[in-house]
Amino acid sequence: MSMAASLPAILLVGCGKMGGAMLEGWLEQGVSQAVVVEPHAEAVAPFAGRGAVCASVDAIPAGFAPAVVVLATKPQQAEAALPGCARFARAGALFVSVMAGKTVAGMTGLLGGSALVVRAMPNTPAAVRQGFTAAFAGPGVTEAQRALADTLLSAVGEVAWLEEEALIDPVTAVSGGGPAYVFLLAEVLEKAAIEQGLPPALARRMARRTVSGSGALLAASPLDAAQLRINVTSPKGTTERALNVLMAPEAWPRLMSEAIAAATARSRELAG
Ligand SMILES: NC(=O)C1=CN([C@@H]2O[C@H](COP(=O)(O)OP(=O)(O)OC[C@H]3O[C@@H](n4cnc5c(N)ncnc54)[C@H](O)[C@@H]3O)[C@@H](O)[C@H]2O)C=CC1
Ligand SMILES: O=C(O)[C@@H]1CCC=N1
Repeated sequence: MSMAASLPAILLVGCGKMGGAMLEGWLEQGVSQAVVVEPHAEAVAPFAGRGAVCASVDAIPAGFAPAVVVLATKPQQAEAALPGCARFARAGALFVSVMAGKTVAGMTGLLGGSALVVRAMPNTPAAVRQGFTAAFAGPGVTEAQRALADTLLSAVGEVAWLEEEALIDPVTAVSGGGPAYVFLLAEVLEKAAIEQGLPPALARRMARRTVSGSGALLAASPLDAAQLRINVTSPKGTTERALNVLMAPEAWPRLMSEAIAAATARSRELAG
């Protein structure tokens, strides 16, 4: 039997880049009941005919009783989106928020004061069930509800549980935004390849496959990333010359530290 049977009935509020990525993963798992609230028709176009879509919370069929409500609007849209979901809190649904910067206390307040909330930070590789999510269970969330959230989040990738809510800020910076840094690597590698005379179409293919193939090797190998890097780097060879540039103290090591610190600070700012 597939894991599909164990996925609970889901209400997804906000089906943009992140909500849509998770929904893609859940649909692939054969989730039996998923209702989506999404005001922008364009955002849900890829899901036409694959699940029930409502333009607002008020349009949700009266009989639908979700076990889990996933909150995936922009943090700035939460004040408009959450109060309409309070009735699901009263009916005992568990809330799983993926919004950056929205604290459990803030969300419980917007949901009428007694909602049980798991705060999670996923990433977009969830769309191909290769995501990474770190999650924090707010006060009152039972072991069974935590297991329910774990089932849902595990359906789209790996899950880690945090014992401290504040850790979600650096998690947001590292794994939440991390795919963007990796895609940037593919972009700049492609550009550099073109600069060295490679035809654009070939440069694009090489850059994409080099990044995705390296990711696959990293996923499959028991070796540390550092050892996999050393395995490419012949003494006095070509890679060594490139790494002398990239690994200079003021280059990638410092830039990445600065970038992650900046994103962590922004996550704290969003929490207000
Ligand atoms: N994009 C990413 O890689 C990640 C995003 N997140 C979080 O996920 C959340 C969504 O981000 P994105 O998907 O990137 O943004 P997005 O803008 O693509 O998606 C938000 C969606 O919510 C919809 N929406 C707005 N008001 C609504 C309402 N009242 N009811 C229902 N839906 C409503 C919008 O139409 C939009 O489609 C954010 O809070 C972000 O912090 C978390 C991890 C990674
Ligand atoms: O950029 C953001 O704010 C969200 C959170 C992590 C990824 N995207």
